[in-house]
Amino acid sequence: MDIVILALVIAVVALAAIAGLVVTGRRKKAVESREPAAPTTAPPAEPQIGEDAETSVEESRRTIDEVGLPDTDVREAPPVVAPPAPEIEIPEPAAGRLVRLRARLSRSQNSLGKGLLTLLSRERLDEETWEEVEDTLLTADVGVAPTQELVEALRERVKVLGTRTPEELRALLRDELVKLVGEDLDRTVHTDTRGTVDRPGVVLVVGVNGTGKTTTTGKLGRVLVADGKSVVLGAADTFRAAAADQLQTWGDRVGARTVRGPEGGDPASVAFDAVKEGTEEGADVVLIDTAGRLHTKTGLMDELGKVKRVVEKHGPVDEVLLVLDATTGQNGLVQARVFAEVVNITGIVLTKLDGTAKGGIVVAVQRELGVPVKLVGLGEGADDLAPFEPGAFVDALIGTE
Ligand SMILES: Nc1nc2c(ncn2[C@@H]2O[C@H](COP(=O)(O)OP(=O)(O)OP(=O)(O)O)[C@@H](O)[C@H]2O)c(=O)[nH]1
Repeated sequence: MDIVILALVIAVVALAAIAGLVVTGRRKKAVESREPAAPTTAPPAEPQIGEDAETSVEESRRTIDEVGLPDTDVREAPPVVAPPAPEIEIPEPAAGRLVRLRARLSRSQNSLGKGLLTLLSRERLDEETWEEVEDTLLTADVGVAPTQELVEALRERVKVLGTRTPEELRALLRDELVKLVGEDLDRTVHTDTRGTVDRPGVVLVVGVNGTGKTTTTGKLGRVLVADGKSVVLGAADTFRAAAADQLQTWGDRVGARTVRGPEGGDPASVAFDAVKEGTEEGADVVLIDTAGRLHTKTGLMDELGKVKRVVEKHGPVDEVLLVLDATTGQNGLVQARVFAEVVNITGIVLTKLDGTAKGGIVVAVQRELGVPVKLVGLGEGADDLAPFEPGAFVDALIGTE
């Protein structure tokens, strides 16, 4: 019996041993089939534990400092340098300029105010003195009718006043001169169309040769930019070769674009394009500079009428500014009359008031046209164009002490 049990145990052990061998063989085969096929050229056998490495681990080691950077062709990209932006000037605001520029005016003008004050301070105000007052006003280009009105008013008030202190006389003269210049006229340069129509405000600048149209257009552009408006300039003076360049230089200084045409081209077409492009780019104001023309040249005056009519295809022109050179005196009135007939002037710019004692032209030209002086030029500097203010103007004439 014992022998039988022993034989059974041996048989079980033998069976278990055979089964174990079969399983191991199968596993080995499965692993071999998953491994990639051996390369045709066998890699050098990895050193096995106990074999000698080719490089001795004992050899001196390099530190990280001694390892140079790989020598490659990839060079460092140069820093990106933005092209210098064109220098855009920030013009000074126009408000109160006449007060700031008063010295320019009084330098040449105070002969009028001082002369009047001296005359009115005389002990006896006889006929001869009043005639001198009249002459002083006429010499300053105030014009005949306004001069007579002013003398009348002064005579009346001086009589009522009786004894006169210099302060009283100054106040009285100031009062009457401001009245004469006109305190209540609308002197706004109308350029604001936003909220009413979907196009820029359009300003046409006209006048005879050399009065300062291009300069005024450039200076006005600066005033508008200073007020935060976007401006497009139209160089419709295609007659004078350098005029478009001159205008563009003004524009470039404040970042305003200039629309130009071919030299000698049709000014009406340039003016039309300027308004068209200004509208397309959503500009606030388009300022159109026109060629200087003698009011006596009918053909040129007709051409100016055409410029305005063509621009009006876009809508009404908001402002037509006549530029008059104050030093030309009474001749300016004749010009004003003819221009007004052709293009319906809405405002006057009196330039070169820094160079003449004939400030009375302000009164005369307003009377002549029934149109207010809106701007005055007081020098060749970029910001020497001032909104006209009657009070500041008269103060400059008569001085403040
Ligand atoms: N002193 C002084 N000079 C001025 C004033 N306004 C303009 N000028 C000068 O007058 C000259 C003529 O000015 P422009 O603007 O070229 O005149 P314009 O009317 O465009 O000339 P044309 O296109 O030939 O008709 C320039 O030398 C200006 O600097 C001013 O208010 N005071």
